[in-house]
Amino acid sequence: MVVPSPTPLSTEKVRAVDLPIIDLSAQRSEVSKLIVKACDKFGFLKVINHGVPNHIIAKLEHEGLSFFAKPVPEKLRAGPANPFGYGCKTIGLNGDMGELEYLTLNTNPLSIAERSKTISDDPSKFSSIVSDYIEAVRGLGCELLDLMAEGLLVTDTSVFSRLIRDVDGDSVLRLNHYPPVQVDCKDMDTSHPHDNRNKVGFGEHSDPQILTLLRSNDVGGLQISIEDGVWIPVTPDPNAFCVNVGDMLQAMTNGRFVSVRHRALTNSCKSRMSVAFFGAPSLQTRIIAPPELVTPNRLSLYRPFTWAEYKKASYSLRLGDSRLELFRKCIED
Ligand SMILES: C=C1C[C@]23C[C@@]1(O)CC[C@H]2[C@@]12CC[C@H](O)[C@@](C)(C(=O)O1)[C@H]2[C@@H]3C(=O)O
Ligand SMILES: O=C(O)CCC(=O)C(=O)O
Ligand SMILES: [Fe+2]
Repeated sequence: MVVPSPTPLSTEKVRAVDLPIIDLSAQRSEVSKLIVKACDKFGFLKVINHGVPNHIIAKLEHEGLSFFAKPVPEKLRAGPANPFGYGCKTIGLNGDMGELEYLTLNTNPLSIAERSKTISDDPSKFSSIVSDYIEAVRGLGCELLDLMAEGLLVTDTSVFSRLIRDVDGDSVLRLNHYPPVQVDCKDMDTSHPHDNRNKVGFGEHSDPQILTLLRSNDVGGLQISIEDGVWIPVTPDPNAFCVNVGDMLQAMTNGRFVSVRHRALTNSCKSRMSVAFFGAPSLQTRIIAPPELVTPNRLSLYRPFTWAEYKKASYSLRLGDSRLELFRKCIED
């Protein structure tokens, strides 16, 4: 069944909240405490002075914009997204739709080299720009995961980062392009002070992986939800990376960090492009919380499972489904 892209409900609340912005050049022990605090409270943070070189970001953005500016038949050569490649409006394999087009890439170098042939007229240049970006952002992701482990007082401080550093890792890079969408006046609720005059570009979901690092141009659209029906807009900041906890990190922290639900709205006059790196482990990795995070006061919440099992479950479900619930232990266990 194909579900039309929804317009945000007028009953939804939008709340302005100062989301944490963490300066990674500050003192390490302070930074790790702030990161843990942000993950405890929001499952989301922004980082600045992150060390990913601007030229690496700029080159990838240029490639992304050039690709999305191509005529449709050329873009379709890089599709369909099953799940990797170019996709337009359909999200996943189970009927979800959104007001966007995207390019999803597996981060394996061979896979990138192969895909690049259908994406760019200069595949080796495209491939090298994408690989440089992935290496830099993966490095930032590992650093953040080490800081989380330190802040959580886990003895093995590489317990999370080693999962996304693994050469056989299953990380994904995704470029999302949200063209401007004019909203019909009849859809608007002008009586509401925070009426969302925008359409849903990418519907509400949590990210299945360990950690997501996302950047966008200076057009807003990303919103997070830490309370049902209340949306917190994330102010765009091209100098920052938005970082969110994924389902696997929720499981590995035994539910202490929550994989935050989020969505992206379109803008009625400006086009938005976001680039997301989803750090994931290798398929056979078993997802188990380190011993420090399982205590008599916080019993083990999830049964052991592999990333392959979780990924299979994710792809069989709808975008907005709460998949991690399927892996919760029964009370009697
Ligand atoms: C509907 C779906 C799209 C998605 C796979 C899924 O079945 C459920 C999770 C979705 C998601 C969200 C985060 C990332 O954008 C993504 C690439 C991922 O790994 O999980 C997408 C999947 C997708 O678009 O293929
Ligand atoms: O474009 C955005 O800001 C969010 C995209 C997103 O959530 C995703 O690609 O999973
Ligand atoms: Fe997401």
